[in-house]
Amino acid sequence: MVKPPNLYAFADPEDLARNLRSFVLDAQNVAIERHEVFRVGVSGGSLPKVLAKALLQSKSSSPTDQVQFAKWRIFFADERAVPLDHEDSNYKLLKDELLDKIPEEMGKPTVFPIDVEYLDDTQEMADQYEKTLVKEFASRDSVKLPMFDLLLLGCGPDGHTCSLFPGSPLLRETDAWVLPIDNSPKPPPKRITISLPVATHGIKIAFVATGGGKKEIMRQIFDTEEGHSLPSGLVNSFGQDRVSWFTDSPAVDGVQFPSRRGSL
Ligand SMILES: O=C1O[C@H](COP(=O)(O)O)[C@@H](O)[C@H](O)[C@H]1O
Repeated sequence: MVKPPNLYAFADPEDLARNLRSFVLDAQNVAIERHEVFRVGVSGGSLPKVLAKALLQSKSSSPTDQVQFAKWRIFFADERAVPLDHEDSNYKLLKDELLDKIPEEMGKPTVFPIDVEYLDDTQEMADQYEKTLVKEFASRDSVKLPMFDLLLLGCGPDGHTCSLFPGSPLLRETDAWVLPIDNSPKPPPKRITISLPVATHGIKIAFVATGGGKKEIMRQIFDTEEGHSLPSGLVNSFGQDRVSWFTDSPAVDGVQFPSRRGSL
């Protein structure tokens, strides 16, 4: 039976941040209980700012509400082939918005950036990043796909997610875990991205999409047949109820698909 994704819409950024925090910490606590670490795949774009707001907000004393950054292993769902201090780098974005702001007492995550030695060869960069995932998730012979504890994804106004763009032949990839892109329709052109099978294999998959600029694409993804073949719609179709969308009211204005408001 097909189980639909969860669509949550919150009235204000504080409400969204609070609920995203509790969702992320649930995933963290289950993962640490299961295998002592929390393996997360993160995106760039608007996500790191919202994530920082969720994770760095004032702590409670509840043992289940503690961000255990020392046990976090952070990978990139997609990355641009630029130096790590370049304005277009998703690593730099995450560093500026979140990593550099983590207070010492919250611990330090282990972060896996791209190898900038391969900036001119995106195929090699993708292969090297895949090797990083293989090391983390055991050998490719024994693990068909890496299973992130949580994938934190964005959705562009054209429906792209990670660096998987609408109509791209990369959406048909069934074997590779990480793919090169040399002609991204959104600059910069050279990137790497996890493949669709990896993006849909997460134990939990959360999209964050906020603001009125996302309302048309949200309507397409959730309310139209064609929306199902957009990259973000494909994640919905394959991930089913392992997928949760964290949105605000302007982003879902006019969306018919039932959304839950207020709290998880
Ligand atoms: O280019 C990218 O865009 C997407 C979506 O960004 P957003 O600002 O519309 O949320 C992002 O998820 C991806 O990581 C990034 O490389």
